[in-house]
Amino acid sequence: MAGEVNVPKAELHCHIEGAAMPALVQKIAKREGIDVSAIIDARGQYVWSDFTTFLAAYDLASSVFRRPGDYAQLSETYFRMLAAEGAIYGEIFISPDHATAAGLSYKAYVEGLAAGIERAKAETGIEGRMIAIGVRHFGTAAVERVAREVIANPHPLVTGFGLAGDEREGHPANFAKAFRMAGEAGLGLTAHAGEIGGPESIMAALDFLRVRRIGHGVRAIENKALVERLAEERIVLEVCPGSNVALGVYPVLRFHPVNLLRRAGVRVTLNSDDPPFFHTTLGREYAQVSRTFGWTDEDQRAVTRTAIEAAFCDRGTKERLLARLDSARA
Ligand SMILES: Nc1ncnc2[nH]cnc12
Ligand SMILES: [Zn+2]
Repeated sequence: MAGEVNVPKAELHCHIEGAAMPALVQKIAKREGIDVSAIIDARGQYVWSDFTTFLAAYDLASSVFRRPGDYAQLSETYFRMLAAEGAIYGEIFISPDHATAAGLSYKAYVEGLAAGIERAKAETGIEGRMIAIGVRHFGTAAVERVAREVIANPHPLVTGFGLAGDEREGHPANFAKAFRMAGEAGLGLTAHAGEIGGPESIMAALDFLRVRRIGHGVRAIENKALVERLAEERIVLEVCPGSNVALGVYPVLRFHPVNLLRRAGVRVTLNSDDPPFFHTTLGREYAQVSRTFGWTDEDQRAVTRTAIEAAFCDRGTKERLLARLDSARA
């Protein structure tokens, strides 16, 4: 049956602060004396109404995490939950700007998150990596600052660099230098594009940032030549269908282009983005997409294989993950 726990899964696109359950945010906010009633309602659910208010809610939720132990709890909880849904690998986006704003150093932030990832791995076997993101609407200087910080403080679990935030602000050319520095330092590169912006935003990310992975990228479907380019260049899309529907990019899942992109030969992966904000989980993404488009367990395994092949981790880890994927079929 579609969406079974026993189909091994892998995730490339989840913002760790965006994975915080509202109850955890409320608990830590209380300790810190921060009012989060504007973003969490009486039923304990996040409230927002569009992309702008979603980003503001995500910013406020992120701001409550102030101690390395908070971040360790956050990542451990998330990776344990992923593993319980059958995931064998996960990459989380981490946001050094949000940690700095909350008064934490980059090193303490990363060490906290890494401790949680290691604890979840020891309990469940799940592998985790981190991708440090610059926030597009914080501007060029802020994004370059993140790149420099990551390069100056290497950590074995921080293996990628990315760009998130408001796609309507700042042409990718503004971030070319940050991506060049990160790429030269050996980090894997990915950028959000084609989520809110159209095909031209994806083309600019490919041309100026030299990424081989795109966060979302689904609006490529509006340009046939771009779809062909993505397929030909073997670009991997970190597709987050539930997020796109929640944010109104598509009205319902059956109008989402993930199946058309896949049939056109584009390499797609499935991801949860900011799960509790969008009432989703990685398992739900696999299950709902499979049910809607008739994907078999084999189709789902192929998606997991794509994610592992495109993962920002070393060859040995990939081989072990692929062996786990294959052995789970037996
Ligand atoms: N879906 C999303 N798009 C852009 N930036 C984000 N930051 C957190 N979630 C995001
Ligand atoms: Zn995202």
